[in-house]
This record gives sequence, C-alpha cells and structure tokens, in this order.
Amino acid sequence: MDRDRSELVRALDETFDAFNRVVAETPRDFNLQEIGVVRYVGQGIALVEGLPSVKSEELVRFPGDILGMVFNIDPGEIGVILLDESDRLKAGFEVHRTGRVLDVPVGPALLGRVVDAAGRALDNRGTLRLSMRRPVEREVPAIMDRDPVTVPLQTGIKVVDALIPIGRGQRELILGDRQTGKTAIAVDTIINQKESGVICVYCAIGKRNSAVAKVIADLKEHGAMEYSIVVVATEDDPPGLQFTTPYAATTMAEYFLEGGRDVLIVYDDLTRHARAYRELSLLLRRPPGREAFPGDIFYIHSRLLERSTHLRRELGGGSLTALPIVETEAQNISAYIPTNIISITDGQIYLSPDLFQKGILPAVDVGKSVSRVGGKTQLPAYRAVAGDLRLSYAQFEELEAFARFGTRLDEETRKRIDRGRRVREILKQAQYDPMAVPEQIALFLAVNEGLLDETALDEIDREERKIRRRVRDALPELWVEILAGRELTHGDREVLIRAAREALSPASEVVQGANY
Ligand SMILES: Nc1ncnc2c1ncn2[C@@H]1O[C@H](COP(=O)(O)OP(=O)(O)OP(=O)(O)O)[C@@H](O)[C@H]1O
Repeated sequence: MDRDRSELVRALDETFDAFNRVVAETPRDFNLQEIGVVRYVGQGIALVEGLPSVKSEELVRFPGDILGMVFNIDPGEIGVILLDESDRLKAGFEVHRTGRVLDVPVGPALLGRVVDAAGRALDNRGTLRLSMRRPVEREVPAIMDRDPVTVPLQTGIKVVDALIPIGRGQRELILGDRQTGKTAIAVDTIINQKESGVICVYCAIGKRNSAVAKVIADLKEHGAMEYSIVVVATEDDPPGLQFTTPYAATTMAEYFLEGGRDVLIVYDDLTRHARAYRELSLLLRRPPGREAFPGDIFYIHSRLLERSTHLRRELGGGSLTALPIVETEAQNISAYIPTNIISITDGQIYLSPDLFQKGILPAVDVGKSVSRVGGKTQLPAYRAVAGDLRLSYAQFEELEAFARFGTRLDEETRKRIDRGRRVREILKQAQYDPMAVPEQIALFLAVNEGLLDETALDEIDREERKIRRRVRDALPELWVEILAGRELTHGDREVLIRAAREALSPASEVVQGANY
C-alpha cells in the first residue's frame, strides 16, 4: 500500500517537473503567436477577429508588412487603424501581433532630415541609421519636474516679441482663417533660431504636398534646415498616420529636451489632426459628440501639448516650446476645436483676414491675442521699451475706430492717432526678415521719442532699415550686452536714440549711400 503511494507521489512529481520544464521553455510571449483574421477593410481602418490577448495601442502586422495600431477592443472584434495604404489589404488576410507599441528612431542624425511618423526618410538622402527608438506615446513630465518659464523665445517678429512675447517651454497657439499667414509666423520663428541654439521640429499634419514642399524649401533657403527636423503626414497619407504624426514628432523633439537642449515644435495644424481622428473614430463606430468629434478629442490634444515644458535644472533644464496651429472657419474662434485648444495653451496669436486684406502683415489682431506667461520672460532691456506698448496700441485702435465716424478731434487725440499709425507701420514686417532684439529696441525707442512723427507712412519702411543698419554697425558692444540680458541704463537709451537720430538725418544718407 505504502509502495503504491510513494510511486504515485513520484509519478506526480515527475509530471509536475515536466510541466514546469514546458512552461519555462515556452517563449513568454507565446500569445504573440496568436493569428487573427481581417473581417473588413475600410478607408484607413480594418476590423479584425481572433486576437484574444492583444492590447490597446499594440502594433499589429498584416501581410506585405502593413502596420496597424489597435484602437478599439470589443468582444469578438478589434478595430485597427492602418498606418500604411490599405489598397492591398483584403478581408480574409492574416493578422499577427507584434507585442510592441509604435515607436520612432530618435537621435541627432534626424537633424536636417525630412521623415514620416515611423521615422522613414522622405528626402532622398538615404535611410536613417539610428539605433535608439522611443515610443510615440509617452507620459508627460510630472508637475514637480517642471520649472517656471523664464527665458524668452525670440521669434524675430516685432509684433509678437513686443506684444505677445513667448517663453521657452510655453505653448502658444497660432490661429486664424485659411491663408492668413499662420505658417509664415511659425517658419519665421524657426528661421530666427539660427543663432539661438534652439532645435526646431516642424510637424506637418494633413497639409498639401505643395505646402509642405514650400516650407522645406524656405527652411533650406534660409539655412534653417541644419538645426531642424521636418516630420510629415500629408493629406494623401492614411488618417492613422496623420493621427500619430504629432506624437512621433514630439518624441523626436523630447530626445533633445532630455539632453538639456531648448527645442521648438510647430504642429501645422491640429484642426486637420482632429479631423483625421474624427474620421477614424466614426469609421470604428465610436460614439460621436459635438460636431461629430468623439468625446476624447480634448484629451488627445491635451496629452500632446502637456508634453511641452521647461524641465527643472536637475533634469537638464531643457525646454520644449510648442506652437500649435489651428485653422478657424469664418473667423469663428469659439468653434469646438479652437476653444478646446485655446483652453489647453498658454495664449494665442490670432491672425485676422481683415488685417491681411488691408496689407497689415503679419495680420496679428492684437486685441484678440494674448500670451499668459511670456510677458515675464522678456529681456529687461526689451521690457523697458515695449512695456506699455500693448496698452497704448489698444487705446490707439479704439481712438482710430472712433475717429472714423468723422468726429472732430482735439490736438492731443490727433497726435496720439498719428503716433499709433506710425507704431502700426513699425509693427509691419515682411516674411523671412526676422529682426534682432537690439534692432527692435532701437525702433521702438525712435517711434516713442517721436523721431518718425514727420515721416510719411509709406516711407517708414525705408527709415526703419536705416535705423537697423546703424544699430547693427555702430553699436556692437551694446548689441551683445542687450542680448546677454543687461538692463538698459539711461545712458544706453540715449546712445540708441542718438544712433537712430543720426541714421535718419539727411547727412547720414550721404554717408550710408557711399558705404552701401
Ligand atoms: N508678413 C508677411 N508678409 C508678406 N506676405 C506674407 C506674410 N505673411 C504671410 N504672407 C503670405 O501670405 C500667404 C499665406 O501665408 P501662409 O501660407 O503662411 O498662411 P496660412 O494661414 O498658413 O495658410 P493655410 O491656411 O494654407 O495653412 C503666403 O503667400 C505668404 O507668403
């Protein structure tokens, strides 16, 4: 009896050992060998059956190396968004799990390159050889890891730097109707970073091929490509790729942020991003909400923009500044997507089609634009000059509107309107002509001192160039000190005003004419 029992125990032990051996030798991710079947293929999506252990946001592979990302997990059916063209995909095809989430290559080799959301080169300069990969969706830095925004990000655009200043680590929305100069503001800001050491990422989402090609050509022409990465999903790309592109671009930017660098990222534009997400959600039958957008549309943008920050010094002190772009329809800034993004960002630059038509370029509507954190970051010398410009400019706009009714104006009011018109003229700026801070300071000082009061409005541009040239050539030391953040002394102001006055005097024209 005892013998029978011990044999039974030994047999059981052996069976148990054998079982353990099988478990130990089986690959851990044996579930990855699950094979699913495509049931339906739609515009940019596929419905799949038979991957019981698949996880949300996991990458799945279809025949022909087509990749998809798991989006919906319903009992008996999985909704997948496709990251490649779906023409070759048919119902009945097999689907395999990959066990990983979407990731992108990161590293300095991306600088100067044009890539897509999967890190594939689009610029005929050969494949990218990057060994490091990071997931596209990442957690945002914790509150305790962030420092206040203290350093300015100079755009080189007078109206922005003076009235709506942006700080490094801030999120400033650029919004306006179509063709109002939104991309131009972003591209000029990138061009202005040539000497600032800020790395730039331009992320095109759902734009026309020709528009993206123009941005790339502009960046190349102005020597900005060397410190920039262009990440592209055009309107011809599947909506899944358009949706993932801004997250991928942010991951590429974060590599430099974590290395302690200052980075600028432009999302051009988030309206098209929202539309791509709506398309995917409707196709996958997620319940539609306001304007047919799914309920989590706010979350997809907030989790993107929350990744912009100024990291605390112990973490390298880098910063990621975001300039998301949003297109409005018929100047309606209270539509669903614009209001959502306005509430996530730290301010907005609103571009008005009316100003654009009047030729006031950049067409920034100062009254509807705001920067909630950038004001504190302005360089001291700049703040001393541009400090009350915003208020006086707003007062001028009101007075001017009032004067249009043919009201008789007293001398004081007439002067203020005349001065305001000159300030507006000074704030106009051509594209691709970013201006250094000392030049901007000298111009604002000149107009505040009334040096341009006698100049006809259509000659201000010419006079402005003279002042800029003078400051650049004659005051190299003060130039460097202003950029280093020194406050303007009374003496410095006098020096700048004298330089402007000399530049404008007829005598200087003869000298300058001889020199240039
Ligand atoms: N400061 C400027 N001076 C002169 N022209 C400008 C200026 N800013 C923009 N433009 C011109 O205005 C046009 C529209 O500019 P841009 O493409 O930047 O607008 P957008 O709002 O981004 O357009 P879209 O709606 O197509 O995205 C372009 O032809 C551009 O060259």
